[in-house]
Amino acid sequence: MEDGKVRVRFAPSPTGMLHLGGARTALFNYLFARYQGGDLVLRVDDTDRERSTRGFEAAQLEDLEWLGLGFDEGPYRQSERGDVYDAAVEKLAEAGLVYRAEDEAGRRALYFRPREREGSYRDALRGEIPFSRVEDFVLVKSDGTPAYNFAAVADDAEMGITHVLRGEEHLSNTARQVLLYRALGEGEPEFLHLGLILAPDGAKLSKRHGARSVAEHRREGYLPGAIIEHLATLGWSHPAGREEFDGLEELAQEWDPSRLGASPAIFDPDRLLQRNARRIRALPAGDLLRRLEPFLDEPPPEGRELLAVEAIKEEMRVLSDAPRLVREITDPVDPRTFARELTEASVGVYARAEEVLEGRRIEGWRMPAESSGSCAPGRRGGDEDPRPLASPAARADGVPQRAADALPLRRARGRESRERIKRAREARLGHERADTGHPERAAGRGGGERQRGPLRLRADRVQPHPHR
Ligand SMILES: Nc1ncnc2c1ncn2[C@@H]1O[C@H](COP(=O)(O)OP(=O)(O)OP(=O)(O)O)[C@@H](O)[C@H]1O
Repeated sequence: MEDGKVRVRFAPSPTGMLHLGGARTALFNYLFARYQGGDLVLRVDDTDRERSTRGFEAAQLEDLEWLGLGFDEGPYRQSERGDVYDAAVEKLAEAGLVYRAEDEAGRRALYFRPREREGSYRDALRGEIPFSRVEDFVLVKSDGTPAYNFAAVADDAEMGITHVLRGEEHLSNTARQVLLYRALGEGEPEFLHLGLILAPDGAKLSKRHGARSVAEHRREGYLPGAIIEHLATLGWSHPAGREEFDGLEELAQEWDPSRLGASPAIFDPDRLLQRNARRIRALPAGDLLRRLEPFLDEPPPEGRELLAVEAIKEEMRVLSDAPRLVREITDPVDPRTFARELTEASVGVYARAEEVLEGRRIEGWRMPAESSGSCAPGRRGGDEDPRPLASPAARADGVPQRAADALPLRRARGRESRERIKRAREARLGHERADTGHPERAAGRGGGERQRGPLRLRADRVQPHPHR
């Protein structure tokens, strides 16, 4: 232990999965250590023999690692530090401050009798906290395990912890703990009791109350960066109001403990979801594809993986949305879907789609040339001659031959309709020319046309062309 070096610890109990409240405490300890150029120690507070398991411990460590919250020392386990507690009991016994008595269940336990029963301690976020009427309390339980307050103090003192950052539910424990520090002749660390993170219903996020775990978020396809960024904003604020950071590294550069707050913060799952969606959208397609691999039940279309990722990225909020979205763009297109989405204003767009998709195969939808002589590709007119929509001719299976046939719209027939389509197309093409400044591309005559707007996704949804 280096003299004068800041040392903080994160001390979870392995009695359940790591949830976002615990993770936020781990994050702030991590950031505090980074800010001070100090060390973060990980200590597993597993004195509760009945509820602690190695499985929960391993899962919590895995989640911390996934979040990128590395530690400098540990993990230490309280269950393996009996010598430290024995030495502390001895010291208190020499001072005449311990005695054996029956606990509430009638079993023999070791008690601490504090020298003083009132006083105060300083909390860096809350100022001086007075306490009074502290009663004798258990140091070592009847089964030989150290009680929480005693183990925490003996460990923090032995580990040279200089700052204790933890949730404010520990405020009442801290009064007992400072009496122990004083009785042991140890200097007290500086305390920072962080405001709690509450569920939307106002209850403390806690393992006992079934808070959603970090692992569940991971399985659902949240990005660790989104969780870190979100947790950072709960109980801390950036001087310039920033709420988005490139990653833990950038956050650590910007973080400063003077902006920590003592008020509770409500965890809003929707905001986390939005953040996640935004970060997914910002990922380069290759990176996103790699992250999606564990979530996909079948690979995206071969050779078009990145295209597929680009096509679904906008609609993805969590990575586990991917299989459904990939299916949506690769499954055969049901023309009824087109029909449902089309409105009267789409008539011009539809006519344009017909041109673009001509010659390509869409499963479940025959091109007009195959279904009706009236719209043979050979008859395709130029820009000035959009074809009228074909007459409604339902197939035997009830699926209309053309999506437009299912339109709940006035049929686009007759001169008036043709004129309307023509005007709509001209307006759109003119708009496109103005946009691109490239008449050929704008008119859709360029080689591998890439359509914009609503058509783009449709064109992507087409099965790969056999001649490509
Ligand atoms: N909702 C929360 N808000 C802020 N900090 C929290 C929250 N829940 C836990 N912490 C902090 O995280 C650290 C680890 O907590 P711990 O492992 O005891 O989780 P817990 O959910 O409080 O457990 P339990 O449900 O058993 O009470 C402690 O410092 C604790 O103060």
